[in-house]
Amino acid sequence: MFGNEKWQIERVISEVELLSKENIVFFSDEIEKHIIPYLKGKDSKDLREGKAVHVVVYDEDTKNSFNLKLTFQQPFYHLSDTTELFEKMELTPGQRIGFRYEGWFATLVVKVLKKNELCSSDKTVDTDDDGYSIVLELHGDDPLFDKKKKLLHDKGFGVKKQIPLQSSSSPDLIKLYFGEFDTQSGSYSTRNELETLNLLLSLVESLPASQMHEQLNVRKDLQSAIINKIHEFGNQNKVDAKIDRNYICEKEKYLVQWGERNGARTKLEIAYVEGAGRGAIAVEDLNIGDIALEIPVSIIISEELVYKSDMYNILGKMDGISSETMLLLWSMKEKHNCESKFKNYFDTLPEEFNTGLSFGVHAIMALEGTLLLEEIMQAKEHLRMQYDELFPALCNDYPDIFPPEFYTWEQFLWACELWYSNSMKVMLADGKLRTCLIPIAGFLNHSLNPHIVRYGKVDSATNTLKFPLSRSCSAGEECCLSYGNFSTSHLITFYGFSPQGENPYDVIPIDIDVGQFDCIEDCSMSNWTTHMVWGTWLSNNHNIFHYGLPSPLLDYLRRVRNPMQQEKTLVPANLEIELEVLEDLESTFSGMLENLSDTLDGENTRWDVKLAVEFKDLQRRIVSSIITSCSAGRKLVENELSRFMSDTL
Ligand SMILES: C[S@@+](CC[C@H](N)C(=O)[O-])C[C@H]1O[C@@H](n2cnc3c(N)ncnc32)[C@H](O)[C@@H]1O
Repeated sequence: MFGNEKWQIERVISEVELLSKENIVFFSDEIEKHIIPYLKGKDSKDLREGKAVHVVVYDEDTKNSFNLKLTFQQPFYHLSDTTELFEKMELTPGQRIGFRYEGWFATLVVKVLKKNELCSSDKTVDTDDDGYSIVLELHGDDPLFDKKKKLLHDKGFGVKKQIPLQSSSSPDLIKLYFGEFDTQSGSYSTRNELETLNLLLSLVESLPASQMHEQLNVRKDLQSAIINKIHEFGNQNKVDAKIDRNYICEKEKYLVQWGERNGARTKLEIAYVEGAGRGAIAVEDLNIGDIALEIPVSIIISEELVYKSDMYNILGKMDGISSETMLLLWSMKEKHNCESKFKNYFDTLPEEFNTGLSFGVHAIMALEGTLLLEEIMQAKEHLRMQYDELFPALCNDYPDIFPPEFYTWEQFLWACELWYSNSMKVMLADGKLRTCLIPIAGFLNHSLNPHIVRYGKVDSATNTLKFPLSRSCSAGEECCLSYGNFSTSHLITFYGFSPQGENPYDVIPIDIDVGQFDCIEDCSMSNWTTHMVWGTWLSNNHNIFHYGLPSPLLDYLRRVRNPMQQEKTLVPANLEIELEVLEDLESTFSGMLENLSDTLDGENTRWDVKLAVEFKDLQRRIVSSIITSCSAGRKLVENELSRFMSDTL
């Protein structure tokens, strides 16, 4: 029954894998009897710190004992205290535990590798056995397998990493697997954490009932541990929105009533939120899993509407026109149609969207020296080209279908802003992903600490799109979505706002021209390479060789100077290289800071100038933090060097 073959669980159940009842070993009495009591008796600090836990598992059939070592790392990366979860998860050999890092997904497999190393002792702890390993594996079913494989390869990893467990020197698994990414980001995305915890919660809830587990309340305890963690997260990152009750949302109310007549259900009311326009406020306390909003497919604006319209006879015959562009053109005309089914929806849309695409000349000038300037100019140029390809030709050829007064450049830009800032990607019943406008849901604002993260797939049983809560929302609180993992520059360009709080997606890209260094002749590197740097306050390692800066960048610059350098040891030759690298980075970023000069127009209160100034301040803050870290790093290195000198004297 506890045969070791059964320990090798190969079947992939889901992203985060808890073994199901079919993989019976997970629930085996033997594991309950031998591992869990041991783990429960363990000092929680030991587990948290990622030390290996050595247990002996006894097999009643063969009367043999297996030495087993488990290394407790933080599989839900960045969660500060997973011990509680772990104790209740009953880790078993063969169990896979998924963990996420910024959209990455890896699986940690607890595996017994040497079955022949049986020992007859009945002791419960063995610290000397080296026969077991933990295997980290990128799963073959992963839709992004090839991309992740390449990325791993670039970082010097394979898709599978077997890590022998050795007592005191057991390696830090997370660092081994994600070392390159881990170094700088002490910060994390609340959205990703929330999504992972919710995924875990749904998996725990879907575990088949087991009498033994019910008795032990294991499932219940695990559920409440996860829920507590979710609450903790929500509270840590809370940003209170101010709601202006004086603003009467009449049209919005009509839209909600129209939606409800058509089958929509909502636990949200629309109100004016300071700094964010309209927003959706919870009318009652909402808990994790509650559906805040449910929209029937019949009131979703999707490409089907174009196919039914007279425009399709013309647009359908055009080469290379996307369904998104057709829908955009459809919406430009439909908003003027008094008989439109969606009149209530169009009535609630603002006259101006105020995204980066509408920045005026002062705001553009204020962005000088930033990449946002380029992003906005490029996006606008692209739209202008698209417009010129379609108009005035369509209006000239088919004035009845495309009345020229509806298809001016200004109206085209308005529609682009509408679609960029209000559309959502939805998987409809046919399984295809479509860009849609969703009445009522379009009032949900974005947050870096959102309540709703899992949405976008039509429930085929009800033919509705549901917005369930991933963390609770109290009555009267604004209920927010995550629009996605976007940088502030993207949010300004396409949505017209800069989010409150620390956005972990804000990076400064730097292009390095290897040619500027004295690279040795056979240097195999290409001439240009791009790296991303975060604000160094997000990093938790400011020690020598790290400095709060990204390791891939530092390693690259080291390799350019000395392709043979392998070890980061405190020897003068390495320290000299460290100094050079830091000096170069400091001078690169100091140049960048000079270009990000103070914005002249302090008096200007136009929305776009304010946003541009805010963005530039953010850029300056990031660049300054990098310069400060380089300079602090240089001091660290110089101290080491002078210690070396005085030792050798
Ligand atoms: C889908 S709509 C949300 C409803 C919108 N507030 C309204 O009044 O129509 C997206 C727009 O809302 C605003 N918005 C969303 N989240 C925001 C936030 N966190 N801060 C400020 N504005 C936000 C931006 O103008 C964005 O383009």
